Amino acid sequence: MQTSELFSYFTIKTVIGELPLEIDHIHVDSREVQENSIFICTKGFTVDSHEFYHEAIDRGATVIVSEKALDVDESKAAVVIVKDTYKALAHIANKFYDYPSSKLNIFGVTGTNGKTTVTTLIYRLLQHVNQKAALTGTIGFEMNGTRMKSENTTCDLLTNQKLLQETVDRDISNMVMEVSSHGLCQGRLWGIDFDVVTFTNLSQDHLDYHDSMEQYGYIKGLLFAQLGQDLKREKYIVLNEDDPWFKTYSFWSPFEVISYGLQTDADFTASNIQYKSDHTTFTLHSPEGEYDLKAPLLGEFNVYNILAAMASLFAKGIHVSEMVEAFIDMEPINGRMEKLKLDVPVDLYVDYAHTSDAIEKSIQAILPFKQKRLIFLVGTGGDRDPHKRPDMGKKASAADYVILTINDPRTEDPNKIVADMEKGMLHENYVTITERKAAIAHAIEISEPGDIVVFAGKGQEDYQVVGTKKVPHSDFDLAREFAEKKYKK
Ligand SMILES: CC(=O)N[C@H]1[C@@H](OP(=O)(O)OP(=O)(O)OC[C@H]2O[C@@H](n3ccc(=O)[nH]c3=O)[C@H](O)[C@@H]2O)O[C@H](CO)[C@@H](O)[C@@H]1O[C@H](C)C(=O)N[C@@H](C)C(=O)N[C@H](CCC(=O)O)C(=O)O
Ligand SMILES: Nc1ncnc2c1ncn2[C@@H]1O[C@H](COP(=O)(O)OP(=O)(O)OP(=O)(O)O)[C@@H](O)[C@H]1O
Repeated sequence: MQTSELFSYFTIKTVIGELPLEIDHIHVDSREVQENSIFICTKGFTVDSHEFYHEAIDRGATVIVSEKALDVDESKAAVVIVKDTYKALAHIANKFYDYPSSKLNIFGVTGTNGKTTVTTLIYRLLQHVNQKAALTGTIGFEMNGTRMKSENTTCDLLTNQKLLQETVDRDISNMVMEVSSHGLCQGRLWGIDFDVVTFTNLSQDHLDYHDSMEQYGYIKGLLFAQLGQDLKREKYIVLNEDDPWFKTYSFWSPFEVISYGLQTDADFTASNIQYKSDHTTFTLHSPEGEYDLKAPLLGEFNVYNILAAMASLFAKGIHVSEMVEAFIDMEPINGRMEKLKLDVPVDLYVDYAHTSDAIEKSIQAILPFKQKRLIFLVGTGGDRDPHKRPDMGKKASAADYVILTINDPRTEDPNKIVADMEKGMLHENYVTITERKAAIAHAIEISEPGDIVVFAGKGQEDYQVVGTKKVPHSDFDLAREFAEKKYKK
């Protein structure tokens, strides 16, 4: 691509030195710069990468995009000064990759809880109807069955554009994206032309980052506003009609709303719900009629997730009957109320609940088939939103016995983290154990045949962040190891 074309959008800019005719790469991280690239300096929360332009040039950057004049040898690199390098990044990246999102069906899913589940369901349902799809989110990036890890739920702007282009290059027509409030707030989705955007729910989380629940809700709503105003396009909004934000979000975009819910007469709803220990059945009511549905997902919250996923695909013309079939052989969602396949006299589940609402929903999912005790192990992360911790303890109190522990201690004092959760406990039947492995061992040790144990907070993750380092850790492996030791002597 002609380098000058990449800058054609900007009316106000200063070019110092001579732009190379062509460039081969774009980078925002000086440590990754390759030969003949543009390096775009941005101000992050931790560093301002205007400090790293020398390193970028040493590695082969031939153009530096900056918000200020830099001391650069013109024979090595040109400098383009713009008012806002992050906006420049959005335009340059979209143009460089030739606006990949306009060539794809893009599904975006946002909300406090349920994003991974709903995006995974959309992805799997698309595959069931033989449509190629890619998926990005907390569990990484998945395409044609290959998975790569990612640092964030919603990747940075440049990575998103690269992933979209790769999706186009591989002749995949659908991209399903988990959209976090941080991603929206930091413009990581700028330039992405969504086709269907879906909202799960909003409850307390991330108040260390957002000033208030109201601000958090408005930030989430940016996704709906991001659908644009071009009414020649077919775009849809899928909303949870039972959530208090339903009306607000409905009004934020001129595109049609497809609703789902259990408490109102939504477009997609369910009745006669039966909750079992490894599946759920219900009668689905949809614009295409009624169907009996059986899915290997547990709890009412997953009925919401199933309705959300089906409504999102219905928006794109996929028939409800085809989707209903797909649930019959579906695998559970990894680490989301996933029952361990283990021949022991206790039922063990690994879940990813790490907000108070998710903890409440996770416990509610177990109650319909609980015969003896529910032992609930729950943790929260260090250096993140301490405001939510007492309410997490409060909601966990609905279990018979609670083990308060830590998901990722990071750099915070472990005793402080569990003490914050302990403040909310409503009964005395609990213990605090800061080391997660010891907490898991304790849960198994005190369990008795017929009990149910839920390990909440880490889901499928295979590490813990201790200090600033990732150390190997798996709730699945530890629960299995301790349970086999105790029950298979
Ligand atoms: C607070 C926050 O959101 N931080 C995000 C932010 O980091 P940052 O601003 O600190 O980045 P920085 O280190 O200052 O770097 C600024 C720029 O300098 C560049 N750099 C840096 C060092 C260097 O030597 N050379 C260089 O060029 C970097 O590549 C970057 O372009 O930009 C990074 C790149 O996009 C993100 O990875 C990072 O997410 C951090 C890891 C994070 O933990 N974020 C959480 C809060 C988050 O975003 N979570 C949501 C999910 C929430 C949920 O629903 O659970 C998510 O979408 O992941
Ligand atoms: N619709 C829902 N309503 C409330 N809680 C839910 C819902 N769906 C899932 N959960 C709970 O939240 C946990 C995380 O689910 P999931 O990973 O799908 O959400 P998420 O929004 O992707 O979370 P994150 O962004 O932190 O990855 C689940 O393990 C479950 O306990």
